[in-house]
Amino acid sequence: MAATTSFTSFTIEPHHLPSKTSSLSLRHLVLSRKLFSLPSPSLALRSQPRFYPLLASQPDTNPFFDDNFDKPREECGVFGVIGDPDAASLCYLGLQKLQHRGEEGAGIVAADTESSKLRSVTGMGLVTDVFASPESLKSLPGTMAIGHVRYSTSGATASLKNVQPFLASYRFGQLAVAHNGNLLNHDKLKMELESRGSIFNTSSDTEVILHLIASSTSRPLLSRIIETCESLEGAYSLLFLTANKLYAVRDSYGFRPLVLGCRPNGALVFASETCALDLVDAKYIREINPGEVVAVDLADMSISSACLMPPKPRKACIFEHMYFALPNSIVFGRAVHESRLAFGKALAEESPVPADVVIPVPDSGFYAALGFSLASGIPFQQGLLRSHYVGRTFIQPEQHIRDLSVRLKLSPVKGVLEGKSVVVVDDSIVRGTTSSKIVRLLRDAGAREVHMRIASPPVVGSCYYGVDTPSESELISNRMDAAGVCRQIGSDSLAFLSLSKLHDLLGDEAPTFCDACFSKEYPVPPRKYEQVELSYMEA
Ligand SMILES: O=P(O)(O)OC[C@H]1O[C@H](OP(=O)(O)OP(=O)(O)O)[C@H](O)[C@@H]1O
Ligand SMILES: NC(=O)CC[C@H](N)C(=O)O
Ligand code: SF4
Ligand SMILES: [Mg+2]
Repeated sequence: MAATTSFTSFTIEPHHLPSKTSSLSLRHLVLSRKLFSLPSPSLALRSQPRFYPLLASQPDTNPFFDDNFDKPREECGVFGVIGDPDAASLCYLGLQKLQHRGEEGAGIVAADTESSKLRSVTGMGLVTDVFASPESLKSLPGTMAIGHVRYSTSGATASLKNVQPFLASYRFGQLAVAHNGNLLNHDKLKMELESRGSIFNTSSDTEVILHLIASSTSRPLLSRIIETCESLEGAYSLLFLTANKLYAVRDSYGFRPLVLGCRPNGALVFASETCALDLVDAKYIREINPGEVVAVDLADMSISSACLMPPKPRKACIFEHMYFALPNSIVFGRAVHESRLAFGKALAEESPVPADVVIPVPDSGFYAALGFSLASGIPFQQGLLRSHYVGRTFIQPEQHIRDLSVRLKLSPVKGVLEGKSVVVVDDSIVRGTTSSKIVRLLRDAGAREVHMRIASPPVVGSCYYGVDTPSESELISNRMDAAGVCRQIGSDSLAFLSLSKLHDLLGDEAPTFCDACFSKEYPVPPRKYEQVELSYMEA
């Protein structure tokens, strides 16, 4: 397909403008040359919304996991392609590259332009498990697709119903959504929607988005998406798919990443991280800006861009740079490996220790350890081997499974460690599971001294924006200071990167990052469960 997309000047075609707008105005629509010559959208009275059950019922794989057992968990990854005959296969590859962002479930929805039908394959587990049969990808024809890898933050973990993308049918056709983030006001929105007749099929926060869009009286879909997103609180990087368009949205704080790339054939690709663009030969174009809504029309590959109101100060998740993202990704305009190298160097300057060798805790501690070694002059060696058949421990739902995973995952290299004073560098301590096991492993392998260095400040606050740090009582640094953590994990010394040093490293950009899990300064205050007063609720 020929590339008709221009990235320097976006156009908004007349059909992208709201024909009937109840709560939206032209201020939402930006970057259009034609904008000022178009007639103002007329204001329409808000009619009584109609509600429809949205999701086809899917059986839960494990009936034991009732939604009442819900616990908030962690991250997710999204990937989308428009304008490529291999859309679903590219999605499959892109999702595999984003697998580190979610291991609980995965799915793809593809739009078959011939039949104007959206089709879905979702399943529990890793991307390769869900799409193990070659038939599964064959069942997803079309030139557009969106995909998702999940760690739950809201809704049951082991529930197939909660695996995204969600695909809904409503009065304007089919609509699919994939969400990375966490909605703080979804309980309230859900209660309001239910009181007006909505029937929810999942326990996921993401489902409210579909119901809000379905009940909106705005036209066209772009306006319904904008109206809906403006009523959401919290973190969301979203991809929407219809039979002829793909939409990408990022919340106004820009908590979670979302980038745009272009393949040599002109196909556009959206992904949580640039590493997934690289894999499918898509050239990185730019981030979706915080508060931006991008719409791509398959018919001519034209792009429109709008912005959510009111604008907010950017609060990008700094933890993406420490742990979540792959080091070869560019996230929030910064190379992740460079950030980690800088954190490690700063840590060596702040908390030096004489030692024989610096070793990383693989995988995510690698670049910070390299930085520590470069700044300290202490040789860098691989003292721990990682088994790649074991997933990320931080994202395993149960504590006892996390414990076993650490031992299975990391094996010491005795020759590097025996009789040595060792500096072990990791990116973070959350619950303390990994560090205490590692200290024991290293001592058992003959290390004379074990000095733990952590390339992030102590994690003291829960995250409400899409990451699994559910209760403060589970965070070891919330219960004790560094000396206490050091005693608990059994190391000879322990030091964290200080928050002030982190701010120094981020420079002028420091206020544009969320660091609430280190500072407890929450950009959007966490809500307690709200009792919603609804005048039209039945007595
Ligand atoms: O204090 P804890 O609760 O143990 O959590 C912190 C650990 O978890 C993460 O590693 P993980 O094994 O999840 O992934 P990685 O292999 O990408 O480093 C992180 O890098 C720390 O090593
Ligand atoms: N970690 C995430 O981004 C999860 C997305 C969504 N809140 C869910 O629980 O499925
Ligand atoms: S609280 Fe921490 S993990 Fe959550 S968005 Fe902020 S920086 Fe990221
Ligand atoms: Mg780790």
